[in-house]
Amino acid sequence: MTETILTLTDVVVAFDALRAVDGVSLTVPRGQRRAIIGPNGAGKTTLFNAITGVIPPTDGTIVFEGKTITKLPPHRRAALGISRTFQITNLFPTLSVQDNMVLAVRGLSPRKFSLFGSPDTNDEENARIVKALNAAQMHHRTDIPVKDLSYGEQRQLEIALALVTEPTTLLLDEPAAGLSPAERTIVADVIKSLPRDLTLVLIEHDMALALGLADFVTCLHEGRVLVEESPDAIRKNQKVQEVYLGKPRHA
Ligand SMILES: Nc1ncnc2c1ncn2[C@@H]1O[C@H](COP(=O)(O)OP(=O)(O)OP(=O)(O)O)[C@@H](O)[C@H]1O
Repeated sequence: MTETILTLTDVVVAFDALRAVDGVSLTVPRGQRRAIIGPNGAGKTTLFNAITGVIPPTDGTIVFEGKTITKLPPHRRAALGISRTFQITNLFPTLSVQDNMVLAVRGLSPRKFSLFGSPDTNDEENARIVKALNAAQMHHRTDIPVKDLSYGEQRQLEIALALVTEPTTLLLDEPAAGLSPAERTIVADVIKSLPRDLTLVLIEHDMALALGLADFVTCLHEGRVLVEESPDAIRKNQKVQEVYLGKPRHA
């Protein structure tokens, strides 16, 4: 019944002899909230980079919205409806929240941005900015310079920036990394409140947070899919607990 939006088939990403992603296949239905979890070094970030186009896979295929995107650069994937947040903040610290949004809505890079350029945005751009700031619960902070935002608010702004292109699929790269417990709660609430028709793929080291946000979970271990099941089943899964706790292997 549910249509597939993203399919990975036998994806391999090798760094010389190391297969950081070692034959991963997964299918994400449209509108699903998928968490990708796994212990340190499991291959989560590398898999994420393969999906976003930062690192082309060594082998395998990635299909999005029926199109093979395996070798497409990130901006071509963005044009098809994939947007992402970054683990390392990617904001202009001295500019206001609104000005950061204006740059994002125009798809400008720092080099192209001119302080002397026209600051005017058209109605359609303004509407997208307002919608994205509302979704990220940052609409009350538009005039504040980014450097005066809390770290949690900066993560919220990252989400707003990713939403302004009106993606169908949002990839969240450790959205709560480095946040205080109070900030994590707010960011988790923002993510929970996103439109249900937006497909989410979330990489998160914190299992409790990931399981609270996801409909379905893929656990990676040593570059492979260890298990894929519901958050409830993952919580009880012995194999998942063992890889997280680093249970010593028996000879
Ligand atoms: N550019 C690279 N060159 C060489 N090896 C790499 C590179 N990027 C990642 N690796 C290796 O690939 C493996 C998977 O790393 P990756 O960062 O994808 O794991 P992860 O699950 O995201 O881990 P973490 O939770 O610690 O971020 C690790 O052994 C890592 O050292």
